[in-house]
Amino acid sequence: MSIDEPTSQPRKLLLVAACALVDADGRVLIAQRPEGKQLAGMWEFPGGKVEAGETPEETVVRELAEELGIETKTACLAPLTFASHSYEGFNLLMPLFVCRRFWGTPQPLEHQALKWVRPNKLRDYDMPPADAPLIPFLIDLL
Ligand SMILES: Nc1nc2c([nH]c(=O)n2[C@H]2C[C@H](O)[C@@H](COP(=O)(O)OP(=O)(O)OP(=O)(O)O)O2)c(=O)[nH]1
Repeated sequence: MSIDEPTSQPRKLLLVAACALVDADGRVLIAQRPEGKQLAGMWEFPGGKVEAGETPEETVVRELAEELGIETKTACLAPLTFASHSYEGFNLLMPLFVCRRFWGTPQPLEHQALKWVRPNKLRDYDMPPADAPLIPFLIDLL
């Protein structure tokens, strides 16, 4: 095998934009993925796939409205870090934004449950493997 030869089939790159909503106490919102979906029952940061023509910030604003029923603006999103993880069948690239300014009370419109969690407690929750490297950035920030 030459050094240039790929070791596996090329996989699709999936761009997902996610957001750590932060409350006045410095807690972060996590949401439990619905039954029947990939990674069901795991706790994730709200967000979703970036659709054609959208910026990642626009995706977050749209997903927060759809998933949680809250309103925010792209100017209220600050980039924090990103996840890059190989799942079976695709590579996930997921920018993580932080949002402290939003209108409304988050409701679990598409998730099983929501929880406000201190960043140093996030490791107590079963999160997708891509998310583990994000936690230290939230601990440092908050
Ligand atoms: N929103 C979000 N997705 C995450 C996180 N960590 C992580 O690995 N993912 C993965 C799970 C999914 O493969 C993908 C998010 O896609 P999605 O939520 O829009 O789509 P889905 O799997 O619910 O499926 P679909 O029905 O919308 O197609 O990113 C996270 O913290 N937040």
